[in-house]
Amino acid sequence: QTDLASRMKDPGQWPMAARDYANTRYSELDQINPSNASGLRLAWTFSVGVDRGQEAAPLVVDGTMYVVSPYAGPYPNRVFALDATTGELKWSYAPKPEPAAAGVACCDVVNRGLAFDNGKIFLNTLDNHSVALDAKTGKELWHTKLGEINKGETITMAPVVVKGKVLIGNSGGELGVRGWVTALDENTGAIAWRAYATGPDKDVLIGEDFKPFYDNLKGKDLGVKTWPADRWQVGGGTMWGWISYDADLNLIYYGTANPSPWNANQRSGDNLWSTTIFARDPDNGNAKWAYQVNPHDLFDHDEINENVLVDLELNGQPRKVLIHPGRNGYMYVMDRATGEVISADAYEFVNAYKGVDLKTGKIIPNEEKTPLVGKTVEDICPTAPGAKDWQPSAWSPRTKLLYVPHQHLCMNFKASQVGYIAGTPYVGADVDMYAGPGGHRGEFMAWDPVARKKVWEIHEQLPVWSGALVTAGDVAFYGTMDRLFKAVDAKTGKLLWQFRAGSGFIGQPISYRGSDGQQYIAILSGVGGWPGAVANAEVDQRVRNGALGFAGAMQDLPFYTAGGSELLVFKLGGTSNQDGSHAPQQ
Ligand SMILES: O=C(O)c1cc(C(=O)O)c2c(n1)C(=O)C(=O)c1cc(C(=O)O)[nH]c1-2
Ligand SMILES: [Ca+2]
Repeated sequence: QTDLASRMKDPGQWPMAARDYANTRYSELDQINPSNASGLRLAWTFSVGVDRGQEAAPLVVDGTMYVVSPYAGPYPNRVFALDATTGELKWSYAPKPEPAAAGVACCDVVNRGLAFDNGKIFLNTLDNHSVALDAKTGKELWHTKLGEINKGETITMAPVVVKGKVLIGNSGGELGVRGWVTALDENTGAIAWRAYATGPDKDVLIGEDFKPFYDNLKGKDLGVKTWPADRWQVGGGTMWGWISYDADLNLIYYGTANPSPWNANQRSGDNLWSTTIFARDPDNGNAKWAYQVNPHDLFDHDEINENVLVDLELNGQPRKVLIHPGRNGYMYVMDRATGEVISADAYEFVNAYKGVDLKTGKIIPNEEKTPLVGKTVEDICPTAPGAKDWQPSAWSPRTKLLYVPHQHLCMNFKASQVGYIAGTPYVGADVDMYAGPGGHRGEFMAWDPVARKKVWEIHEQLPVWSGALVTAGDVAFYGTMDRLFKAVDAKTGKLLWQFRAGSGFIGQPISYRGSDGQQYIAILSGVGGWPGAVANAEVDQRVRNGALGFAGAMQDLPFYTAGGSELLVFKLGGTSNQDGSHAPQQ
């Protein structure tokens, strides 16, 4: 049992961004419940010193909270260790930056969080370094360079540690970066294996026992032959999302991003293995199975979204499944041992596709919505950021519901021919987005994967771009881009409490137990990321160009992102004094 696994077993801690390997974001703490949640008040706050998109999940390990700032300001990607109960600063660490990285990031200079194992904190920097720190002192133990900024490569995802290996993926699908996932030895930083998404299958590390569940994926060198000559080299399929792990099956799960460029006319074929869910052996990287969600993707439908591992009873049979809320608008329930699609149902308004054929596993395109070069195709739903982007869902084993923050947008899409120049946008599309049917732009919903339907939904005026949290007190938490952090009844969706912050929320809420025995809730506020990039005047023009079309989606709204980034920590009754040692007793 690793250090990390023992911390996962303690309900008072939050030792990885998704809390556990199944990626549930479920806290067993139950002090806060629907009858007392209205009593939540600030316990303490902290500024990471950078007013840009705050997407990081704080970690809480052995009473210490670890947070990381976006890649901007004098100390980009700075790591802070704070007393989780009082907010007192223990140490901070500032990596040596390569400032050019900010210019190539597609979707703001975000970082989704740190990782922990065996007394170490692991940091990914936007400029492609993986760094290990001593969790007690902040001293740097090793660092390894993993990618090239001048090729447009960056890293924004939170690393995940499995069996002593730090797993990391790259970003840059909007710049023609060839996607990979890399495993590093947690003690030395040495590269143990690297699996590319596109290109020769030997590089993809297709194992001896690789069995594509569906016939249409059988064959040799698919990562090459499903592309026009050599285009796989600039073909995207990056991995900037979530990794889950099933210890019994010894498999990790993750999805790859869009093929490059967005203009699908320039890349005939299925473009394997972009937009693909992979199951791999964490020891050597060999693929056990792979399922391409969107063959020959037309709309930038990256499928890096979370794969939540749950055991369900389906038609009287116990099944080990993964639930993947697809960017394409379908909720996939898959057998995680074989890659079989058990069900795939639209959870949003979808007209870009006609459904998923469960016999072949293939999505059915809607010819009427196929983008054309030089001509605008109107009213395509969902949009390029999809029915849901990276913002992670939460699963409650009590309610057996998945709590999903997501978008409700449609778009007009015009494709155009684009040339590849290393380190510059390689997109070839003009996108104009607007509110979906009904006029709202975001939703927070509860989904029942057995009944295959929505149980309740809450409409929000802006896309819901924060992560979700659900607790054993049957309270679900999420934040909105118009600055509200909300607690709702997990069974009914009824609003229990809300807090108006200085900036909006695209961060990930967490819960832990303080040294005073109380349940705490923490989240970073501060809008940026792709949606915020448009509205944030500080953001580089190239980023704005890459942040296609959100200006339309946000038009005429009281949408304001400058300033106000803050780590907010709440508990029942709060703390009248910033020094927790003088906190009033409950
Ligand atoms: O293909 C890629 O490599 C890539 C990377 C990222 C990123 O690293 O933030 C985003 C996207 N794509 C993307 O398509 C997207 O919608 C997106 C939103 C955000 C964000 O932080 O809000 N990042 C990204
Ligand atoms: Ca992308």
